Amino acid sequence: MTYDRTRVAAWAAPASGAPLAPLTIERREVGANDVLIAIEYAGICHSDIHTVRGDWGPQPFPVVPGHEIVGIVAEVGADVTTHQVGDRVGVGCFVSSCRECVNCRKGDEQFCLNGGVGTYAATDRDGTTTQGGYSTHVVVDAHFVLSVPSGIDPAAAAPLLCAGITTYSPLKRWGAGPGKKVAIVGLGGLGHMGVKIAHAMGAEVTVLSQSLKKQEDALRLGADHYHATSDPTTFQALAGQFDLILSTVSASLDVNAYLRLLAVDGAYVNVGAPPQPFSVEAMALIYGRHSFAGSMIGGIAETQEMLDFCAEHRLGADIEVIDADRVNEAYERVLASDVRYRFVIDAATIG
Ligand SMILES: NC(=O)c1ccc[n+]([C@@H]2O[C@H](COP(=O)([O-])OP(=O)(O)OC[C@H]3O[C@@H](n4cnc5c(N)ncnc54)[C@H](O)[C@@H]3O)[C@@H](O)[C@H]2O)c1
Ligand SMILES: [Zn+2]
Repeated sequence: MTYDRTRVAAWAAPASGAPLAPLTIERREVGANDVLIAIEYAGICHSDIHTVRGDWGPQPFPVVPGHEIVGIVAEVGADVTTHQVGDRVGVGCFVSSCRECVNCRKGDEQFCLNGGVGTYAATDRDGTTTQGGYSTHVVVDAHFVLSVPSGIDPAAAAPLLCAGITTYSPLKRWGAGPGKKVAIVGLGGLGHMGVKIAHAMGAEVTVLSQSLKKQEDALRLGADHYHATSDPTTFQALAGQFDLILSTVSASLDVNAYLRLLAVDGAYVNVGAPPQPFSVEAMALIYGRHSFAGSMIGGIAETQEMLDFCAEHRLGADIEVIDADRVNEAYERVLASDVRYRFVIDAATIG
C-alpha cells in the first residue's frame, strides 16, 4: 500500500463517549528531524478510555487514541542519525517537548515546563492537534522515538511504551530489588507489567487484587504472594508489611487502608489516574513515617533503559491481539476488568 500523508487510515472517537469509528486523517510532511513510522501494533491503555469517555475533561474531538505504538521506520528526515529505514521503533505517551527546560535537560521530558506534547489530543508545536497510534502511520520527531530491541515480540512490546515505563520508573526510583517487599495493587495492563518488572528486579512481590480470580495468573507472572482486597482479613494480616506499594488502580481507592500496610518509611506510589480525588488521613501517613507519592510514565532515556531491561529479562506484555473493528468491544472489556492483560490492535486491520 503506498503512503499518502493526506489520507491515513485511523480509528477515532468522534465525540465524548461515542463509539470509535474509522476516520481518514492527515500526517505532517516528514521534516528534517522526523521519522515516518509504519505502525504494526498499538496497545489499548485505560488512559485512552479515560480520555475519550470525558473522565479528564473536554477533548479536541475527533480523537485518535493510542500511545503504545510499535512499527517500522519507513522514512527519515535529512538530519536524523538515530534511526534508519527498516528499524523497529516505538513511541510512547509524548511526541515533543522543549528539550531546554530544567526538567527536559534532566531527562524528565514528560514534565516539560514549556508544554510537552502528548501523542494524541494535544496541541503540537505547529498548532495542529496530535493524533495517536490507532492508525497505519505516524510522523514523530526522532528524539521521541525509541528503539525496540530485537529480543521482544513486537506486539508484546507495544504495551511497554506506556504500561512498562509507568511501572518500571517508580519501581526503580523507590528501590524495588532484593530484600524489598513490593505490593502491586490492581492486576490490569499496568499491574501485570509491575509484577513482571518488580520480580525481574529481585523484589518479593505481592499482588493485591479485588478477588481471587487472577491468583494463578499472578503467580505465573512472577508474584510470590496474592491476596484479595475484598477479604477484610487481608488488611489485618498484611499490616505494616510493605516497603513499597504501587497502585495501578483506575478507580478511586481507600488509600488509608493501603497506607496502613506499609512498613516504617514505606512508600505508597499511585500511578492510577481516576478523576475523583483521594482522601488521605494524617494518621495513616505520620504513623510509620509513610510517604504518599505519584509517578507519571518516564523520560525518553529511562524508557529506552526499560526496553533494554525488558529485552534482557525476556519480558513483554501478556496480550490479546485484536482487529481494529473490535476496539469498542475491547474498551467494554477493559472497563469490566476482562482483559488478560493488554489488548493490542493489529494495525494491518486498520483502513
Ligand atoms: N501515571 C501514569 O503515567 C499512567 C500511565 C498509564 C495509565 N495510567 C492510569 O493507570 C490506571 C490503570 O491503567 P491500566 O491501563 O492498567 O488499566 P486496566 O483497566 O488494565 O487495569 C486497572 C486494574 O485495576 C483493577 N481495579 C479496579 N478497581 C480496583 C480496586 N478497588 N482494587 C483493586 N483493583 C482494582 C481493575 O480490575 C484492573 O485490573 C488508569 O487510571 C490509567 O489512566 C497512568
Ligand atoms: Zn497509557
